[in-house]
Amino acid sequence: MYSTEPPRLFALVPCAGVGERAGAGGPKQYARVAGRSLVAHTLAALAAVERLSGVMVVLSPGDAQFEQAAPGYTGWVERVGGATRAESVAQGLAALVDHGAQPHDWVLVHDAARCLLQPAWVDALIDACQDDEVGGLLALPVPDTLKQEAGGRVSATVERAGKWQAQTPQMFRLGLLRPALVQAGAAVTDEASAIEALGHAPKLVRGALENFKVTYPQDFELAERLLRTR
Ligand SMILES: Nc1ccn([C@@H]2O[C@H](COP(=O)(O)OP(=O)(O)OP(=O)(O)O)[C@@H](O)[C@H]2O)c(=O)n1
Ligand SMILES: C[C@](O)(CO)[C@H](O)COP(=O)(O)O
Repeated sequence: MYSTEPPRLFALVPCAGVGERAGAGGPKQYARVAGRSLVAHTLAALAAVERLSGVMVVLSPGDAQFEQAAPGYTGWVERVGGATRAESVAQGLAALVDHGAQPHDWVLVHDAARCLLQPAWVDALIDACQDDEVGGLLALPVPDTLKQEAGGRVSATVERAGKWQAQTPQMFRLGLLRPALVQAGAAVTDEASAIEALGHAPKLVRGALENFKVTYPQDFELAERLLRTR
């Protein structure tokens, strides 16, 4: 189905969010923790993954902060971000094609806001997925009892067995992910969902608790403490 040329691996970093829940007074990916911006930490981790052939960052069209926030970054930058994460990723994939990426190449999509990424976790994902038909994602089994909420109260206890929290990177072939995202639409919250909607079963690769997404105000302090003690 795919070319016999060895596939390359590209990282795609959606970095076009507004960070509403973080309340940082601007896009959270440019907030500083442990001496540099979130996105600079993220890109440093990806730069240390030797098997990546390239890294592309997707920014909002009007972004004027990235270059200052990520000094020294020499990868691709595309100001093609959309209104949702899925749109930003879809636009980034189109830009990757313009840069010569082929359908059989792998794309590892990683949130700019998951700034605690470690190269070893990316390598583990690549090792687990590079010979797989579908691809997969870092994720963690849910360790706590799960509650369904209604109006600030528990309306049900949800079965947690077999449930995992999706993280990033999420690694799929460009030729599978691109049409999957087109079909899934702008509201899909991760790449795996789009792949699942086509009837595939992405591989779950155990991630790390530390690989959390900075989302709420208190997450910055936790990220700061963890990064400073590495
Ligand atoms: N339109 C969007 C929305 C999100 N992202 C990126 O996707 C990642 C995960 O998104 P999320 O944590 O939801 O970030 P925000 O959309 O910035 O946050 P919020 O939903 O609180 O506004 C982030 O690196 C963010 O910059 C993006 O590239 N384009
Ligand atoms: C892709 C993701 O980080 C996996 O957990 C998550 O789905 C992003 O969700 P958000 O709605 O952009 O916060």
